[in-house]
Amino acid sequence: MLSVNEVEEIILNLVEILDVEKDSEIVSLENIEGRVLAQAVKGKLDFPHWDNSAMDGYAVRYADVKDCSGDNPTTLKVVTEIAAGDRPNVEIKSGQTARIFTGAMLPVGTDTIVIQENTTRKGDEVIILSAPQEQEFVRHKGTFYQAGTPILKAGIKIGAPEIAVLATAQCTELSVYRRPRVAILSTGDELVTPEQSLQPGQIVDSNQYALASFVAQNGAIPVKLGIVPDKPEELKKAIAQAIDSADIVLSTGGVSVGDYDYVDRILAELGGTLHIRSVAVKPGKPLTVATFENNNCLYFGIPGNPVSALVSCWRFVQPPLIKLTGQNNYQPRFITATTRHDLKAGGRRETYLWGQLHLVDGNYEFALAGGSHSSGNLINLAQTNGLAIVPVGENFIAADREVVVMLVD
Ligand SMILES: Nc1nc2c(c(=O)[nH]1)N[C@H]1C(S)=C(S)[C@@H](COP(=O)(O)OP(=O)(O)OC[C@H]3O[C@@H](n4cnc5c(N)ncnc54)[C@H](O)[C@@H]3O)O[C@H]1N2
Ligand code: MOO
Repeated sequence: MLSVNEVEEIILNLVEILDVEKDSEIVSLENIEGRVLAQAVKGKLDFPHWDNSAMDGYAVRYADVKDCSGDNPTTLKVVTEIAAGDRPNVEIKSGQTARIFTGAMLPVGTDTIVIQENTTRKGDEVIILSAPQEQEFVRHKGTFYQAGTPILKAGIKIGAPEIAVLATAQCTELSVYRRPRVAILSTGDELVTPEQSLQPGQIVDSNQYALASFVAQNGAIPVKLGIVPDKPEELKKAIAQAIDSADIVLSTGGVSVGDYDYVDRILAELGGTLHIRSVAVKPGKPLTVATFENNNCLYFGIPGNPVSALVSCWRFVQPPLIKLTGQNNYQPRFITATTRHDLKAGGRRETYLWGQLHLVDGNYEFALAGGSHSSGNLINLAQTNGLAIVPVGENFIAADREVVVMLVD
């Protein structure tokens, strides 16, 4: 059986880097949240756009105030007042100053700001009580970036700080990668939707909903194809349709060795190349990954057990999915934490145990979710933000020892 790392590498190599021309579209600044830039963005103007004050105070000529102190104050005449948004129209001469506010343009003649806390105002005069540094509290034109320089790289996901940068640079139309379409189907005669009344023996299809949420959270478009019964012809039709309509297909169930586990056989009949059939991992051992000669679809046959399904998605689907959104950073993230509880494993498969990471005095601690760690027990998967990993060959990590934890968003 292939190891987790071997499988991860095989899958990532199956995803081609996106083509900027073919795989991009233009969106407005209003609609760019969560999208991935296809092209680097350059600033059109210097930023700041002009020299401005970083503080409320007085704009002065440094030479006028450089020697002043509490014992040797300097008095300047306040000849104008400049608020943010004003365009100053006087030149400040020696012995003069301008009252100025944060963000306002510096008037000609001045080079330094004295904050108002270091002054005393008397009518149209101000007494400077201590010498500032030369050019103190001046934000010079173009110091943050100059016109023409790249301000955001291609391949980054856009969130609040990037939107602030784009808005400031007045970039209102942007080239982003198209969002991959991910078809999701649940296989199994036993499945019913959450709305249907449950008959003895039936199981509620939770995977469809969990996987759709997982896909959307990762910046792709979930296409829910519903429940497909374990009838080879119906399944084949549904899988063929899914492959034709999506960049990635996620089906759950039917990939183990049971009499009704048809997925692998159908994929082969549809001309698929099966790159992976199972992984030495727990949960999530049965995993099928296939590609097709005639289209670019990547197929994941994921185990039906609800915990196995989500853990398989976090570990094996998330990196290629993020890569397919065009992001540069698609590798999973691991940290080392101290486990608060004993961690037990079988030793033959790399074992993922779910729980929560807590930051305590600057160190991460991993708290194992309480209750059964069965791949059918969804309940204690809620609020998981980390998966502790017990490597192959180990079957116990004692409380208070270090453990590698994969971060789950
Ligand atoms: N003899 C063996 N039996 C099993 C093996 C094995 O190696 N030898 N592997 C086990 C492991 S590990 C897993 S994981 C499961 C995976 O099986 P399948 O992917 O074929 O899934 P199903 O048999 O269809 O279902 C398993 C379980 O999950 C429930 N399920 C299925 N789909 C959903 C859904 N959409 N929402 C909620 N729950 C779902 C299903 O009802 C079953 O209870 O196989 C083991 N067996
Ligand atoms: O691999 Mo299965 O997911 O252990 O139950």
